[in-house]
Amino acid sequence: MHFQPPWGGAFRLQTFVHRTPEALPPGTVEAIRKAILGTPLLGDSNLSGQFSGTYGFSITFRREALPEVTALFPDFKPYLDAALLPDCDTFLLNPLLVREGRGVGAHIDRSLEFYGAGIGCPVAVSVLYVQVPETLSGGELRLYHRGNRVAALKPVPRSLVMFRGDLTHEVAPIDAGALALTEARISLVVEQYRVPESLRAGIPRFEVRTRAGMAA
Ligand SMILES: O=C(O)CCC(=O)C(=O)O
Ligand SMILES: [Fe+2]
Repeated sequence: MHFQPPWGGAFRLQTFVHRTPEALPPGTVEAIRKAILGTPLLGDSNLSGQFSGTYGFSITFRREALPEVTALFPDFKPYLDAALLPDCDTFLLNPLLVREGRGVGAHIDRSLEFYGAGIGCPVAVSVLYVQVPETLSGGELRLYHRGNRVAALKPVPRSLVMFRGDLTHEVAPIDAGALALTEARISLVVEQYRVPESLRAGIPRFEVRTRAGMAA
């Protein structure tokens, strides 16, 4: 499956978000879930303060390093094949695990600013919902444009959401239904960037980062 975002290269259309239900087969998503829960890279989130109390790790990679990513996580390949936009050259992949009592505060994804100011926000952000407990209450993804809420999406297992990278967004706190880490709301997020040549030097080809530091 190749997904073209409906807003194309320039942000002409007022389309903020696109959702594909059942984007990947159940077995594929189950394999992704097991890979995330099984990796020793999983730990307290290394992302910004809004992510405190959540779990994950991140992989920064340039498109040329995609084989390294899929060598480390072969189960992620069908997702990356489906989600990566042909126009983008640099990506930040992060599993996100959120448990009861937690959410993610309002933010714009700018994770590549870690490597240098001026890189700014991604073109688009893709989110695959890998695990959503049936009893989950809360945890919706809310998107804002210029202070106005433009979408509030309940996480649906196996759905793929793609939204414009300049949108502020938050994950509403989970009120009930994800006590253990193995029962968490799990999403696999890819920030997709087009980085100008002049800013590329500081960005690694491939780098795994955890809260503890650089892992590869
Ligand atoms: O899981 C979601 O719905 C969105 C996660 C998110 O905003 C992020 O990882 O930056
Ligand atoms: Fe985000």
